[in-house]
Amino acid sequence: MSAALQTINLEKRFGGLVATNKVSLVLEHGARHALIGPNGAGKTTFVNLLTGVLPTDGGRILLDGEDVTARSQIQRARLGLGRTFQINQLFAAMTPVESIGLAVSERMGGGGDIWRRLGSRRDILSEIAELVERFRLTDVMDQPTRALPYGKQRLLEIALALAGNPRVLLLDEPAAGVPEAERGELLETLAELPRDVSILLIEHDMDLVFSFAERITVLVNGTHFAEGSVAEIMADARVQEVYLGSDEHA
Ligand SMILES: Nc1ncnc2c1ncn2[C@@H]1O[C@H](COP(=O)(O)OP(=O)(O)OP(=O)(O)O)[C@@H](O)[C@H]1O
Repeated sequence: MSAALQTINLEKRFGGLVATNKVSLVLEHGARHALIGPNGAGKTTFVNLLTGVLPTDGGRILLDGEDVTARSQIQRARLGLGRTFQINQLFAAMTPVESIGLAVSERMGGGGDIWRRLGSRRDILSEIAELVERFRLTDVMDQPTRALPYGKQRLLEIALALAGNPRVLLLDEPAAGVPEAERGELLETLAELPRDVSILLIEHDMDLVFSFAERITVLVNGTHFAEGSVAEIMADARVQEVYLGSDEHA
């Protein structure tokens, strides 16, 4: 069986700087896989290559065995590659129910016809209700997003990504900026994400990485530096030297 997502010798250069240096990575089906590395290691660039925000300079990207290297962002999303986005202005004035309703409707090709569809489709309504509950948004579901605690906004971002029914989900720093008091809820929610979604987590917060991930890949200077189980990576002296042992947990 093909991997859920695979890169083969992926490359990206910015002028003379090699930001992604022939990176090969396999994301297995149902994976809980984290990508870590010090500042400037190339994590964001790698995600941008995966999602099609940036064109590659070499190598290939396979989604469930299908070569998507030349596909657009939208095509990759349609083929099942989901990602989290920062909440933008469009969603700031909307409530979680409205945003999730829009995302579910978009996936079903509803577009602007959303509310008529919703009113007549019990299955859509129950999907929205399930997402609201799963992402612990029930108590704030009718408030404008901009008024929500930051942790709830981050939960909403993940709910919106999941509403697209992805096969692979890229979680880009879901805990960034979330206050300590709201982190527990975020961790619990992430732990309960459905197993039929394969997940690659890019994260600076080591507590989250170690609690969520079952496999970890370490990038250093754009290069695939180490990979293994959480225990293997924690015990890897080379990793500790370049990364975990330093003061910089980023
Ligand atoms: N658009 C760009 N133009 C030129 N250089 C870039 C560009 N984007 C990233 N870089 C460089 O590529 C390298 C990798 O950057 P990238 O942002 O991917 O790393 P990162 O691991 O995500 O870092 P951080 O943890 O700080 O977010 C860095 O040296 C960065 O300065």
